[in-house]
Amino acid sequence: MPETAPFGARVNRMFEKYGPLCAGIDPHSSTLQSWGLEDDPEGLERFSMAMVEAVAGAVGFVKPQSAFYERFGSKGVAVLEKTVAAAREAGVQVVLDVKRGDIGSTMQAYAEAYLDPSSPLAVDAITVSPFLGVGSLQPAFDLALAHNKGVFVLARTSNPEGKRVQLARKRDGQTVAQAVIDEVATHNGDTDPMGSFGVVVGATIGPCVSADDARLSESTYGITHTSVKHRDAAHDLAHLNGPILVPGMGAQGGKPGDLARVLGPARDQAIPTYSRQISREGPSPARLREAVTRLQDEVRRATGQ
Ligand SMILES: O=c1ccn([C@@H]2O[C@H](COP(=O)(O)O)[C@@H](O)[C@H]2O)c(=O)[nH]1
Repeated sequence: MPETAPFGARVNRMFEKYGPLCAGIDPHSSTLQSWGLEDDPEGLERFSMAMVEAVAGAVGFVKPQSAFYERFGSKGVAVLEKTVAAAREAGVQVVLDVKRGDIGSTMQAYAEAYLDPSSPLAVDAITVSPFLGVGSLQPAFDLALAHNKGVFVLARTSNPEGKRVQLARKRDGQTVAQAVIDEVATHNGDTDPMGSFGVVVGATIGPCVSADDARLSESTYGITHTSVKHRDAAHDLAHLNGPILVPGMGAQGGKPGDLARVLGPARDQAIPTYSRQISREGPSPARLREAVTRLQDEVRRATGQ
């Protein structure tokens, strides 16, 4: 069903209605096993439906990880389609973590697969990789704009290996991550309440603040950014005017308190996402619900939502 409001406006509505928490749906084989399920398409479906049922009404966002479905081929993708449909039916925004990126002509086909409302795998937003250049993602930006969808571009990922490429500096001294953030920001302009184009910034990285923001966050939040390590990692999200998907929470070590440290004043645009920390509470629906309610509370306080 076509969306009538832009994705950025829906994000804002979800922030107001539920808070910023995103529940990741990652059917690892070990998780299925710990839930007493077989590592097969049937186990995948039971896990996914139970997750959607447990979190609907408590979170505004879910983030299925496509890889865990793709490993079962067409049967797994069929389960992903059902999972997406169930979550959207329940009024939850679906951010598909699929990290696509290719030359423009192929990117057009990826965009049609996930952002065209007539596609069986249409979601609310997708993650994309800018390694072929942010400009190569233009077909996704165009289709998202046409159909009120969203796009999250990887900027500073939560894994330790990302730093080498993302913090590499261009000739003008700007980091690759900052260049990605700046280019995405141009697509949002001054859209109110925020644009539909976001970035991915892991909770596990160093502070994400410019010198000005650092001064602001020092005076506002009492955070200091004095070490060389932190200065090296500094980048600026103040002008993004779009949502920030923040993985790396929970199982990878990120904590609600890291949101202000990593995002500075842009923390109120954060969508903190937890996958294993939530699913490890299953299969008990009550424990899953209790976990998302508690995490929602924690990240609400940490982001000021
Ligand atoms: O920088 C990134 C980008 C994406 N991810 C994805 O998020 C989840 C994290 O799962 P946890 O169990 O909460 O660690 C997973 O699907 C990753 O592919 C990320 O971790 N970091």
